[in-house]
Amino acid sequence: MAAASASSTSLFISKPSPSSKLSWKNQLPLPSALAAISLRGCGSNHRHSPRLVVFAMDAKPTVLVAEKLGEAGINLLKDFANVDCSYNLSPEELCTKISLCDALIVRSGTKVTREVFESSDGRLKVVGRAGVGIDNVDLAAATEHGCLVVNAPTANTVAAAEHGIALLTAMARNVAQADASIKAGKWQRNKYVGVSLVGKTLAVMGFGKVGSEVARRAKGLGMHVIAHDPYAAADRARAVGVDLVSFDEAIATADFISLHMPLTPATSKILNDENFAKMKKGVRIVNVARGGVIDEDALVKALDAGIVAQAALDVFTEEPPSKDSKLVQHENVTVTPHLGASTMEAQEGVAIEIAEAVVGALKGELAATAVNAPMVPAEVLTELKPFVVLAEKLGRLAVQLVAGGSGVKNVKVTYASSRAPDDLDTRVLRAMITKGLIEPISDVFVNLVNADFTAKQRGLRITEERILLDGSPENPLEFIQVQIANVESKFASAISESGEIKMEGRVKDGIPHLTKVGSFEVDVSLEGSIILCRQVDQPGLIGKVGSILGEENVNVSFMSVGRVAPRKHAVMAIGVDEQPSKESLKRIGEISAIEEFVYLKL
Ligand SMILES: NC(=O)C1=CN([C@@H]2O[C@H](COP(=O)(O)OP(=O)(O)OC[C@H]3O[C@@H](n4cnc5c(N)ncnc54)[C@H](O)[C@@H]3O)[C@@H](O)[C@H]2O)C=CC1
Ligand SMILES: O=C(O)C(=O)COP(=O)(O)O
Repeated sequence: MAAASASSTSLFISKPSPSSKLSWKNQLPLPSALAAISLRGCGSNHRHSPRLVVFAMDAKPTVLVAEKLGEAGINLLKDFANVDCSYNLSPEELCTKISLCDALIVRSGTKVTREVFESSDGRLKVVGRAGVGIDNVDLAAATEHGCLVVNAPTANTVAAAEHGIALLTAMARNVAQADASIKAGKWQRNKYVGVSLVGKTLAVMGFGKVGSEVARRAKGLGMHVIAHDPYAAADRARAVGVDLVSFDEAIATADFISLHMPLTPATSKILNDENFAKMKKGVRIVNVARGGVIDEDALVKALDAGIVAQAALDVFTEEPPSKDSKLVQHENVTVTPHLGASTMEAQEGVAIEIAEAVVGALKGELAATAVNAPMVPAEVLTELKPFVVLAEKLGRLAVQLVAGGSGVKNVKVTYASSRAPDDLDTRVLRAMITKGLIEPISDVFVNLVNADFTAKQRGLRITEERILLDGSPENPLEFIQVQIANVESKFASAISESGEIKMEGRVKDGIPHLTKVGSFEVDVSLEGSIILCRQVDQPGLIGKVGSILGEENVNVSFMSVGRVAPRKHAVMAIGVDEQPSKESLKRIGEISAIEEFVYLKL
């Protein structure tokens, strides 16, 4: 045993099915919860990822498609679900319909507000955003309601980049204005003299998927391209011949600025009075990202003052913008009605991408594009599967040992492994422990998506510690330990020397086992339920307990005694397949050598 390090990560949990038939209503089935753990960049392969749990369904789920979606996507959805295509719903109509839907698919035109999640009354399990930007979905509300949000982040990248370039070139050569003029019967060759792009500096703000494609195309037009993106890797930019620069340098040196960052609190109105004042006089601006990244009133002022010579905008703070919007009507502004993603090819791709993601999430497959859940590769999840079960059961057992009235606030989880911490992703395990801890003491609906929020809301603090063991890293984990601090236990023997309730488990031949209770070593497979007894170690006791259970046909699956020394105190762990009656439990408690006992449901 060499090193231990503490960390805490965010995670999510799910509620188990009450029976083998998992209901669509009121809870996200375990596989759907696991679907929240996703594979970044696995593309369509995620359809073939191993399924974690196969479950039966009573009825087809219902998917509400609230905005126009490509035919191919609709057909994919129809193979699996009842599909309700209802476009142009008012917010009230959406709220009414949503309580009958398991999934909702939108584009940028529908606001998926907190009211939508509240109105769904727990039925809505997945929101699919058929595109990139999820600024129209209240992610916090989705997470709080345990609703997975998935998007389609790749299929419209090229379309958006091409539209950015279309706006850039059209703006530089006054294409839209000249077109309108000629259609109005004029022939104004001198009025519409443009500017050249070659040799000019383009600042790409946001060097992500769209931004980098715009940069590559602009290089092809002979432009000098710089980019600002606080999170982008400089070598990725250099590979396309682009220098990453600071925000101020980008806006101060650019002849053209093209916006490609998401709308977030940090980017909201990032182009404002103060920043327009730093720009080169005569700068030209393209926005195919989100209207909200520009302070539109400030842009009008900058246009009027000649700081900004022209702007080409595909997106607006309010969509559609009002008819008399000064910005839209400005003669130096070219506008399109949020057409960035609107090519035949992109819409076909987006529809398939989102339909696969939504169906996959509803089925319980791994979601490739989960927005509000942790990302864990499928192979990692497959490997961790028995430990996932162990983790949840340890949490369930530990919390049931807490005496009434002691609030559970601090839980420490220890993972002992020969793998380096970087090689062991414990987020799912922590999620499952959290699930186990919260479920038996709560009636709130928790799943992988909202567990973190739920734990936080309940003031439950979970810290993680890794113990690095010597040995072969083939097995991902040796043991998991769950300790609950500052509580009293209804089974005093579960309290370790250091004063916490302690449960430790291992996976043996793929089956989770409880291997330590407090300071007592036991070995019982975690398959039915468990009776823990502390007794004075003596001959014949195991037989006595066994025969009480046998009399009412309760099958003992496992029995193990952990003792400090022969004929001293011992803890007996008995695995039972059926729930013993109260009468049998009472009789066990009455055996004179038994000092305390507890029945724990798994
Ligand atoms: N007009 C349209 O129809 C379409 C618009 N979009 C929008 O384009 C934007 C970019 O999309 P993608 O490239 O696919 O997303 P992406 O996530 O691949 O790229 C966004 C980039 O912005 C960067 N970023 C974040 N905060 C930043 C900041 N403060 N300053 C500079 N960069 C920052 C990120 O690091 C990331 O590299 C999104 O807002 C998206 O909604 C995307 C597709 C179509
Ligand atoms: O994907 C995006 O972020 C877009 O802005 C595209 O929006 P749309 O799906 O065309 O309403």
